[in-house]
Amino acid sequence: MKIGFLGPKASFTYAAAKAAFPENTAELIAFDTITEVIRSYENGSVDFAIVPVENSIEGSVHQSVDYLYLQADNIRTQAEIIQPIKQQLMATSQNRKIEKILSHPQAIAQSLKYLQQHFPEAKIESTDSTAYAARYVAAHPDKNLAAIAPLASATEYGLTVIAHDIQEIDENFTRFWLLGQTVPAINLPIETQKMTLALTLPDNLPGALYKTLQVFADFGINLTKIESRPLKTFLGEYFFILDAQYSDNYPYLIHALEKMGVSVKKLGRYKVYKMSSDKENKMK
Ligand SMILES: O=C(O)C(=O)C[C@]1(C(=O)O)C=C[C@@H](O)C=C1
Repeated sequence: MKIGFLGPKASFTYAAAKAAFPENTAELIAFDTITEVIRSYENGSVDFAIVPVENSIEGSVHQSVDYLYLQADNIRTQAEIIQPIKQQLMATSQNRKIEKILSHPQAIAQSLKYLQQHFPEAKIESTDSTAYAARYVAAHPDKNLAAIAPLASATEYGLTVIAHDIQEIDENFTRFWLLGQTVPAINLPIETQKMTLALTLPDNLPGALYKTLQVFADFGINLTKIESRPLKTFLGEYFFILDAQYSDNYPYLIHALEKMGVSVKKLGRYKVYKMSSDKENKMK
């Protein structure tokens, strides 16, 4: 079984993939960008793909969500994995002068307060993943660089952590979706069961959003998230992503929405699993 993930090894996505598929029979295949991870699944070169979708500090990972709604066809999320996220600042040695800090934009945003306070002069550069940043820093010991990445990246690429847990608040979590055709057996605690829909509302229907949400209320379905994203057509045109608690009324809900002229894309019905933190893992 092949699983595509946002690489390289020791990224947060790698940790989520490992937690879902710890067996040696699972072959984890690294891709450079989130789009490439999803495409690898679309073109059949992997059986499952795992991508980050939302962080509790920084919000949605737009590259994942936009691709799944606007470009992908018929891709379903089969499981969600929630990972506690701790960001570490790492360099080739403890007392290194730091002129530039590299990381994934989500990790930079989660750590921005720390960076502004402690490294106001440093240049900040985005990379495609945290682990890529760590690997790059390790490969350029002659430059005054640091990376923001998971603890596992420091070990993997031989870097020294110079500041621990620099994310804005301690309670920091990222949701990852596992895309696939079948529901895999995952040996992690289950938190809840959810469903995600992406909706485009009919034009010229006054109160369209209100009426759409009324349908959820009528079926007693509890929404857990609603977000609008640009349709990338014209200014002011949006689609909505809605997460809700799973309900057996799901087919009736979709039918009622479609009857109103709402275009519905099903992104998945899935169990939500929770990983334990690095610290909890070490104590086991
Ligand atoms: O760069 C990584 O390590 C990733 O797996 C990506 C990603 C993200 O896109 O949100 C995953 C978790 C963290 O929130 C930061 C970065």
